[in-house]
Amino acid sequence: MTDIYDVTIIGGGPAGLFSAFYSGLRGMRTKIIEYQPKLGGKVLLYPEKMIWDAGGQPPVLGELFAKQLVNQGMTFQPTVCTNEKVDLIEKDENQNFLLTTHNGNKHYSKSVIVAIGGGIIQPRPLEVEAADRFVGKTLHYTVNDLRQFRDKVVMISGGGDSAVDWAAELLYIAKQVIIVSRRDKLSAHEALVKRLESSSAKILLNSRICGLAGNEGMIDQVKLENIHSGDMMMEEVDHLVVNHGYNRDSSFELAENLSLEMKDDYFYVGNAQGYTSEDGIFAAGDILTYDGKINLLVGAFQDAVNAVNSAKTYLEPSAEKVAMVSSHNKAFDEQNKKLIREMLR
Ligand SMILES: Cc1cc2nc3c(=O)[nH]c(=O)nc-3n(C[C@H](O)[C@H](O)[C@H](O)COP(=O)(O)OP(=O)(O)OC[C@H]3O[C@@H](n4cnc5c(N)ncnc54)[C@H](O)[C@@H]3O)c2cc1C
Repeated sequence: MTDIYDVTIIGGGPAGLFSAFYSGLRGMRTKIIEYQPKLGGKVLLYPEKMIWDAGGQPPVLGELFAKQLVNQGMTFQPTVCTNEKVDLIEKDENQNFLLTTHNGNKHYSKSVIVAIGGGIIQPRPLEVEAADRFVGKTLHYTVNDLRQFRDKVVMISGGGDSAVDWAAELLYIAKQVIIVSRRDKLSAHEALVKRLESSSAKILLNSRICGLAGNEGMIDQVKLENIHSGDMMMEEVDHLVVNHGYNRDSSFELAENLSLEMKDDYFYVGNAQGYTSEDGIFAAGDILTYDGKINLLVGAFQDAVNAVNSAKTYLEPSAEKVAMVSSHNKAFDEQNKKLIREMLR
C-alpha cells in the first residue's frame, strides 16, 4: 500500500534537518530524502572549521555542529532515506506528490519542502594523472583532522576564499604552508590575503600542479608549471589540500503540470514564508531566494520554520500559522520534567 507522508523534505542539510525537527513539533509525519550517505549537508564540507555565527551557540567545529543538527532533526523520528537523489516530482490525481528517486524508488507525500541548498556538491578533482592513488592519505579535498598536518609541509592548491582560509589556519600548525594558484593574485578577503603575504607562507601564483610523485599514498614531491612561461619546478610536500571549488547538480525534473519559478538556473524564487510558485511545494535554505534572504545557517533555520508553518496551513487551513515556542509544546512535557529535575538535583 502507498504510504503517504504529510511532508517530504528533499535534502538533509541544515534547512532540511531543522525542517524535520519543526515539522515533528507541529505533529506532521515527515520523511527526509538525501542523496549523500550522511546527513548534514554542506557543513560536512568544513568539519574542522570553527563556526562562530550560529546564534546562541558557542564556537563549534563543523563536525560537532553537523552531529548536533542531525540529533535535533531526529527528535521526532522522521523516516530518513539516504543515498537517494530525487529526480522527478509529480502530482497524482488525488493531488498527492509522487517523488521518484534515481534508483527508481517512489515516495508519496501531501506536501514537499525543497531544501537542496546548492544541490549535490562534489569537490572538483585534481586533474593530474593517477592523483587517486593519494586521495584519503595525503591528498585531501576536505580537511577532516588538522592534527595530521602538525609540523608537515602542506601545499594548498586554489586561490579562492576556502583555500586562503585553510592556508591562514594552517600557518599555526604546519611546518610550512605553500599556496599555489593559477591566478595572478589570491582572491579572498583582503585582510586574510595580507596576513598570508606577511607570513612565512610561500605563495606561488600563475602556477598549476601538473604531477605528483610518491609511493603507497604518500606524496613526496609535487611538480608545478608556470602557466605563462611553461617553466617547471618541484616542491617537496607531505600533504596536499585541493580546493578547486565544487561541481554542483541541483537538477530535478518537474511534471509538465508543475512549475517552480527559477533564477540563475538554480535558485527557486519564493518568499520569506517559504512559498514557491507551485501549490504544496515549499522551499527553505540556500536554494530559496527572496529579498533579504541570508545564505547562512541562521537564514536556513528561519526559512525552515516558515516553510513548515506554510506546509502545515496548506494541509490544515485552520491550523495556527505559527507554532508555539518549543517549551510550551506538549511533545516536550516529559523531557522538560526530566531535565528540570536533573537541574535541581
Ligand atoms: C566552506 C563553507 C563554510 C561556511 N561557513 C559558514 C559559517 O561559518 N556560518 C554560517 O552560518 N554558514 C556557513 N556556510 C553556509 C552554510 O553552510 C549554508 O548556508 C547551509 O549549509 C545551507 O543549508 P541548506 O540545508 O540550505 O543546504 P546544504 O547544506 O547545501 O544541504 C542541501 C542537501 O541537499 C542534498 N540534495 C541536493 N539535491 C538533492 C536531491 N535532488 N535529492 C536528494 N538530496 C539532495 C545535498 O546532498 C545536501 O546534503 C558555509 C558554507 C561553506 C561552503
